[in-house]
Amino acid sequence: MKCLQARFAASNFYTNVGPILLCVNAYRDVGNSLTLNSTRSLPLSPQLNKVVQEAVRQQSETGYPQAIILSGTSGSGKSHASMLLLRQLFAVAGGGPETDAFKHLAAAFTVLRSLGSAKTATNSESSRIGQFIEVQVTDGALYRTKIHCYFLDQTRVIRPLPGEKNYHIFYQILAGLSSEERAKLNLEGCSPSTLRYLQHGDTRQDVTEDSLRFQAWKTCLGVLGIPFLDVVRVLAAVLLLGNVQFIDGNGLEVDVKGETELNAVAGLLGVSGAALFRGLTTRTHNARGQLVKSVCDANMSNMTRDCLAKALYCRTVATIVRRANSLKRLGSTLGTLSSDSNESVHNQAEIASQHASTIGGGTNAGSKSMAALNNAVKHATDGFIGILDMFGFEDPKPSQLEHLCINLCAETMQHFYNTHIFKSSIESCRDEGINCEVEVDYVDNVPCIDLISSLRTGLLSMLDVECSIRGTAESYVSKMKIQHKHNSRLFDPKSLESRLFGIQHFAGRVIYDASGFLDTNKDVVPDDLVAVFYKHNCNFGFATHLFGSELKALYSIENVPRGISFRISPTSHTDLLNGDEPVSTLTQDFHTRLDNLLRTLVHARPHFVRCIRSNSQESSNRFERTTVMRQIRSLQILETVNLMAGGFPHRMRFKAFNTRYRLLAPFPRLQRTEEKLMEDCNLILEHVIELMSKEQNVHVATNWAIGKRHIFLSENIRQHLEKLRTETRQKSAVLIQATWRGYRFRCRWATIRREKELQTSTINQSTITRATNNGARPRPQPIAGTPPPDPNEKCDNKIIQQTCNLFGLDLERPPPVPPSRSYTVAGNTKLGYPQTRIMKMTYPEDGGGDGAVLLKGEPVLVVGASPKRGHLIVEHKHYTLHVPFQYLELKQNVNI
Ligand SMILES: Nc1ncnc2c1ncn2[C@@H]1O[C@H](COP(=O)(O)OP(=O)(O)OP(=O)(O)O)[C@@H](O)[C@H]1O
Repeated sequence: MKCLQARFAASNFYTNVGPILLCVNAYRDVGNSLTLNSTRSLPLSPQLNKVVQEAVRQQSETGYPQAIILSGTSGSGKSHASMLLLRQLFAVAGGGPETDAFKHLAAAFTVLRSLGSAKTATNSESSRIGQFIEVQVTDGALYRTKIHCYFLDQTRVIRPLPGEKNYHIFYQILAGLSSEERAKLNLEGCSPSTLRYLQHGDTRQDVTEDSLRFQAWKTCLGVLGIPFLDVVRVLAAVLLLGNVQFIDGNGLEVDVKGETELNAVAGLLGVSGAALFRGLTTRTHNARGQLVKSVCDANMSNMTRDCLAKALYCRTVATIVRRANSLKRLGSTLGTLSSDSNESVHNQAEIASQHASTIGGGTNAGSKSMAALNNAVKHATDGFIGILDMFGFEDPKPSQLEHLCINLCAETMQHFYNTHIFKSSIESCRDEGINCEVEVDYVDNVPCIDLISSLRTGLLSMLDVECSIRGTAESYVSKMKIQHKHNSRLFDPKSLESRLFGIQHFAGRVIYDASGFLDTNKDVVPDDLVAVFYKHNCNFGFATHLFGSELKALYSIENVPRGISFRISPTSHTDLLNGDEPVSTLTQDFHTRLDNLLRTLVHARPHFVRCIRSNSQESSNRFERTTVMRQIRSLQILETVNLMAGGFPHRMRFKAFNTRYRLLAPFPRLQRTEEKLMEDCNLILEHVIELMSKEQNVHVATNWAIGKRHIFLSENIRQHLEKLRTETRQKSAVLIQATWRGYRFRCRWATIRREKELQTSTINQSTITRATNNGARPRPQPIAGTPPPDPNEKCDNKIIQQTCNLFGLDLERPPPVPPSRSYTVAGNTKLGYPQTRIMKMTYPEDGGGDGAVLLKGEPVLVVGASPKRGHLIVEHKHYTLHVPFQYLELKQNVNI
């Protein structure tokens, strides 16, 4: 804590605990819109840069997927850091911010940020959408990107909690549309305060900012190729639905307050007012095969209205995400922006997924199908670098079902960290008989995860049961209290309100109000309402598209509507259980998706970034000790420091250790055989320690231990090993380059002399040019230091292997190398052969013995592509040469 505070005062907001990075949010630029574009002007810290460099390095060295996992409470700066990391990832592997891929991704984030952020009690820019950004990198270059979104906060689209500004997009629409556009959408006269969904007022300054953000949002929709008007019509309908209210009338039917708005909503959604009214206020029931229609009361109709608003909102978000993921990148050589199907890895996994309350935890799935599933996930995610920015721990009052899911997600991420950092290192030390001086006493949060999500008795499973028997919030809470009466993680808030219960989470105690749990969990919309959007009744294609798979399932049989319900949120399946209930609930879906995410993560090498908010008021540069202390405790930072300082947090197989560090030992003393691996490891370490003791006079003898299968390293020795390795490699590289360049230069000496002679003939010309250039000398040519490729080499074996892995091809029979093209492409034009080109450099550089030499600056005739990769055929003075294309420059209007 003292260390963090001192660093904070010195404007050092990033601190490393071994390989784990702590970021303290200093709120230096509150109001930052947290989009990928907005980070372009921000400086990137060297520490964040190192995380990216390390992930890219490990990915390219091992081919193993990497995951940068951001965690911390709400408002700690996860989304901010994730955008900076992503920008840096593009700079390292993706060609930088001027590429099409970056622009598309930046547009997607601008659109999603507007749709998915809201002001909560703890964060004015809280992300209500969890994100896992998957960037596939092949050979150190970005190949494709994909955003996986986790959206579960539908309830608050229509019902903000006290102190919340609802989803920012609604404000932006109202502030950004011109009055003409508003009139067209029937939003004229609406202001945030007149719309029920936007009760929590804003200030004038917000309005200006909202309007600017709206323009950015609109432009970015265009970049993604999403029709602006389609989306805005749906969102305007959601807004207007907020002013529609059903009240019990005198007759059979309910009365409507805000009929004009209801008709406007119908108009925007392309259906008739009467059809929408009927869809919202009538229900079809199936009474033993007999279809009966009934009129809903006001309460039920209002609930259906809310369901419609939620369904429209989250289905629009899902459509935009799908669209952003299926964009092709035009005119770029780097590949496509996830050009394949919309089915994500997570969806593939969903098919067979079962609940697993903890990582690798017991599921009862057949081990064979599990292995197949894990393999499928592994292959599909090979080689990615992922950035995970999920929901942070929250404690709003009152806390609802969505917050229980959000906190389950935070618990799961905490458990992932515990398992990876503490549990696995302590257990492997024990298994391999290593005695560690430091006891790391971390808090395991498995009991809390089990309480919420264990298969039969977990709170979520009990909620599903309660939903299926049509129970009540009171009966649910009383059953859970009986079932878990000895569980110290569940506590009774001792309130008169029987629908409250409390959970002791890793980051604090939260009291939940179960009043809306059952309805939120069922998450259903009746078929009477869905049928309204069938293409024969609805002339707005986008609205029909939002309910596309439900309508297809509904109209595959006659008798529509027939008293069934569908899920409000888009799911990967529209199947129905018992003929009329969706097969899953909101929490089941979320839990399954979380499990699948974990399965992806356990195959990846994690890099942890732990975010900490510096104060609870979002004030700039204020370090609040109690707020920071609470987070240090819950994130178990002290335990991490202990482990890094005195334990063995790193372990490596003997072979891997040898391969990586054998360059540090005296070469002749290494045995270099499989049987003597352990001896070699010892030798390397002893030699390194000897070096270190000589250099720095430090005692590091206890910093490593040899186990049965692994070598265990402290953080201290790992850092030293890495430092020495980098230094040795650098020195060796310089030596190799110097020797090679010397040799090449000596070989080229004869040619250089001839070049000089050629230059003498144009010496007068150059003197004139130099004079007009104010004496500036021409730039010296770089020395070509790379040896020419082996003439027999057709295609690099590594490339063949990677291509086969990527596309699942048979390595025994790799695809044929594509034939050379009969043309070249310059700008956007195809140029056929023969072509005239100018020699950029002399070829061959060493003079070529007795054969032909093409001198720098000479025009030559290129007659076609050479069968030798990367070469062109040049005919020059009766000679035919195969010249690497980089020696030749394309010039138009040159005569030989
Ligand atoms: N390093 C930073 N420097 C300056 N401002 C920051 C930094 N990190 C975050 N902020 C600001 O703090 C606010 C909260 O950050 P952010 O939304 O990233 O938190 P979060 O952890 O993602 O929260 P949630 O889980 O609620 O989405 C933002 O307005 C952001 O601009």
